Amino acid sequence: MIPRLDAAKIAARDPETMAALKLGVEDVGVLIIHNTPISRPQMNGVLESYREFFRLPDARKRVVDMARTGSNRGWGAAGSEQVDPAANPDFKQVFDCGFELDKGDPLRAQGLLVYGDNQWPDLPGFRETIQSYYAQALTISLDLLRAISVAIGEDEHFFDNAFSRPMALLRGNYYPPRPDWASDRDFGIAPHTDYGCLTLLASDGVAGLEVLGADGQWLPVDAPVGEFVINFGEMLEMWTGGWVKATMHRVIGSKEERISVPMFFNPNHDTNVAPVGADKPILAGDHLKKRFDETYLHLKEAPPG
Ligand SMILES: O=C(O)CCC(=O)C(=O)O
Ligand SMILES: [Fe+2]
Repeated sequence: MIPRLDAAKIAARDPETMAALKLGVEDVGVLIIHNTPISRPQMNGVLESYREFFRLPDARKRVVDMARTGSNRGWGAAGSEQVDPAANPDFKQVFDCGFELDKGDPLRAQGLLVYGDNQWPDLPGFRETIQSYYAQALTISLDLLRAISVAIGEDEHFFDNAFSRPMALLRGNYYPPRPDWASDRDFGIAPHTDYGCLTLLASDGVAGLEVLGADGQWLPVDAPVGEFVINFGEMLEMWTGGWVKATMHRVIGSKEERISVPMFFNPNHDTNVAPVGADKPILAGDHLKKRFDETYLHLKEAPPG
């Protein structure tokens, strides 16, 4: 059973809800939250903005193609990402945007790609809608991480310092209807775990997401517009010494097109996400860069020879 939790009750630290949260984090690896500050009409607006973008002719999307930059922000065409080396590149398209450092931020001087410039399409209202959602999704994600911290017996503010300049990435995924040519190695998004701490995932309500259960079975996870699926990422698994497991998930794709909107809640670049007491630090920025380099075709190293 996937716990479905009321965000207002989480915020109030309602004991029953906190127990269900703990179960969702430790045993199930996935949960659903509803009654967040993001209303259903707002979410519909966000979904519609992405829909409009993905409907643009490829020539207009190419203007913001991430493959033209060394970064990972903007449009990712179908086939631009391969999350599972055993599968073919995913047939989804994406649009990614991320955290913008203040003009005077000394981190800027380092030219880190994880804080690269956002690229915005020439589409009235798109940037405003997406950026305002980005800010709200950050707040909801941090609130949830604080509650998780409490639920697993840590201090509420254990993670706070790590999110002052988060490498948080907001993505719109567009899954066209599953193509006729698709084989069993072709996916909307192939099996993978997300790279960061947690993912706040919205969708247009079309089914498609599946999560791998402890029993080895793929379990469909559906949430209507206005509710969010939460799964956990590799950095949280490392940071908690394996207490929280990163959730394996995939989308095979169906006859219906589908849009989903994950907020990948990644910490500051310089965060040490190694377990407490580990002899070597693991920098969040290094882990993220490694995973991007492994999965984005335009960032992959050319094969030797
Ligand atoms: O579309 C979904 O429901 C999942 C998307 C996903 O797993 C991802 O973008 O990492
Ligand atoms: Fe994912």
